[in-house]
Amino acid sequence: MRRVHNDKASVSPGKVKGLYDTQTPMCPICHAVLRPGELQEHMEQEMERLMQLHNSQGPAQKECLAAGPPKSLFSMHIKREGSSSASSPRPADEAVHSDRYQTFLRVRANRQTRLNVKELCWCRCYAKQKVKSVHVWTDYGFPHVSSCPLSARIGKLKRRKAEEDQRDGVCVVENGSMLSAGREFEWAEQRRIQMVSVLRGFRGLVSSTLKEHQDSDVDLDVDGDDTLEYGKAQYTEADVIPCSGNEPRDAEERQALRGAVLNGETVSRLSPEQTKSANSEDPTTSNGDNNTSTTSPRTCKNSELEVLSDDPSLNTLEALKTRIRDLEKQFTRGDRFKCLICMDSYTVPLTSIQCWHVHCEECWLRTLGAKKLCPQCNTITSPGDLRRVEMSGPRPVVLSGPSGAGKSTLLKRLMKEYEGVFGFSVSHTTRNPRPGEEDGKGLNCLPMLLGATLLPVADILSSVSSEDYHFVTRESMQEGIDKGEFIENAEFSGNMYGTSKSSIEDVQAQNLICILDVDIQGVQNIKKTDLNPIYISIQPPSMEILEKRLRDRQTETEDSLQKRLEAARIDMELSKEPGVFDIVIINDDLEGAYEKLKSVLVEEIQKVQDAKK
Ligand SMILES: Nc1ncnc2c1ncn2[C@@H]1O[C@H](COP(=O)(O)OP(=O)(O)OP(=O)(O)O)[C@@H](O)[C@H]1O
Ligand SMILES: Nc1nc2c(ncn2[C@@H]2O[C@H](COP(=O)(O)O)[C@@H](O)[C@H]2O)c(=O)[nH]1
Repeated sequence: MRRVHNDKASVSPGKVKGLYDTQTPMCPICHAVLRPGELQEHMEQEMERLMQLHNSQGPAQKECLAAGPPKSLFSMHIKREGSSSASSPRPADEAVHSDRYQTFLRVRANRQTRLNVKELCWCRCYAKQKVKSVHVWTDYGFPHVSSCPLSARIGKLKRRKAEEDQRDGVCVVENGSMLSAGREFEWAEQRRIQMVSVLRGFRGLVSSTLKEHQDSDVDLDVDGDDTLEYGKAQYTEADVIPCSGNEPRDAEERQALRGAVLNGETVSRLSPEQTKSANSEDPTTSNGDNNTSTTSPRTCKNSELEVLSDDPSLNTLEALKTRIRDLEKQFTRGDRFKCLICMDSYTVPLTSIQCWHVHCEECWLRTLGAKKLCPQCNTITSPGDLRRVEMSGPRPVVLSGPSGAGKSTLLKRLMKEYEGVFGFSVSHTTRNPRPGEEDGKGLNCLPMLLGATLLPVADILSSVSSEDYHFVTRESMQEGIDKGEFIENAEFSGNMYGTSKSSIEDVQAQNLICILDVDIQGVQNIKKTDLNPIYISIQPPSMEILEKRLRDRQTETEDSLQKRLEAARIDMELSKEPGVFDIVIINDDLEGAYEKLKSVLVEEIQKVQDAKK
């Protein structure tokens, strides 16, 4: 054994990197630089030394070693190096094995360099505490690892047998070169084990999906089939928004904005569109690109998701549940979270099962179009890792159908029966107000009206029209559209109509079911957004009955009536297309139509009512 470098204490990470750079085969245990033919023999000696140490260890450590040497990078290496323990490799084999070993070293060194990490928790978040000495861990694993809820999933080591012996503690080979820490725990109804191996010379933790004992029943799920734990993948490469590469960029402003948000300020000087596109080309970290951040570097330990994990007994699921409850409370209070990437409110928040950071759908998909990394922590992320986050607020409802089909008639009944459950998204229109219609007054004002008057409810209901709008001029409406303030807009019967983002947010901030009354163009446009509503079409029994109802309502001129009937024909055709609506209700008998409408909404109604308890 020729030890060129054996002064372990003096091996700095920089030096180790230097050694890798030269591609010299090196023992990962003692860092001796070896000639290719020496590897097998050297490794056997290391093994022997390990076993000797085992005999001089206490019972806990012995148990760890009893099932044979852990199959760490180290043991994998041994397996590769020697085809048989009895005979030495032939010279030709030696060259091959040496090549493989060098490849292994290169890959490992590259990985380490890529991650730019000295202390890397196996959950891939940066351990907060700098590791001074490996000996401080002999008590119970690593402080960060044991308290980090994210670490619960990353190892992906699943035990099949519940009766598998508990190895709740640390297996340490002092004096020797390798430490491993194992802790078994229950998570998501699965028994799991955390394992971390430490190779001296790295002065830190090496993230390793460590396959445990050779003959144990442990499955190593390296391919990351997360279906069992997190359900089927919801996104694929096809969903990724390709990076256009020529959008305006302003890294400094972006960084400053992110910094502001991270520090609790929510002011955005860019429009959502600007920020979305500005961020899309550079999905580097919001926690700073490690070196460039003006804010203190964020780790997953001090990110929002981690705050809950002070109590190590909280498992990941509980921590996440608590987090969601907190978010819901804040959501109900009205102070909604902003997506760190676009600085806009979340509509469809997605989380990655790799790092659990949450961004809106578009931001994730844009980011992954540029780099397959989480924009917040740089964890490698593929579209298949993304999952929708149910904020468990009620889903909005889009009510559509020809003018005169009976949408507002049904809505009024619904809001009367379920007071405080629904909120109407007040649209903008350029049409003139009808008699009795007031500007900006929607049905969501009903509770205020009830509180402020002694009139019977029925009288108030008849005085409140669900069709009240923000009545605006074409110019101001167009200006709002140009600024990106509308989620959808359409031209109907010679007038502009549109749903502003804030009209939906106002209702959702109160945790009410947001109702949107839009024409078929509105439906088509909303389908392009990430609002994810329930789509309901109210249809008249026939064109003749529709015409009669519209005439009887006495709100239209002959000209506008004809326009509406023309639009109704198109609407009735399109509503028959499969997949456009979740349900089509024929409003023949009002009672029957109302019961159907209620039955579709019962789940969402329940959500709101439960939240009020
Ligand atoms: N099932 C029904 N049977 C008879 N008349 C009905 C029925 N449903 C609604 N109506 C009447 O039809 C007319 C149109 O209804 P409503 O105003 O609710 O339609 P709408 O779909 O909201 O129209 P718009 O889109 O133009 O606002 C009203 O006068 C209403 O009283
Ligand atoms: N696309 C949108 N359509 C809307 C919106 N608000 C109402 N409407 C639809 O317009 C017609 C006519 O309404 P009316 O009040 O003039 O009778 C009707 O079909 C509504 O559903 C909107 O914001 N966007």
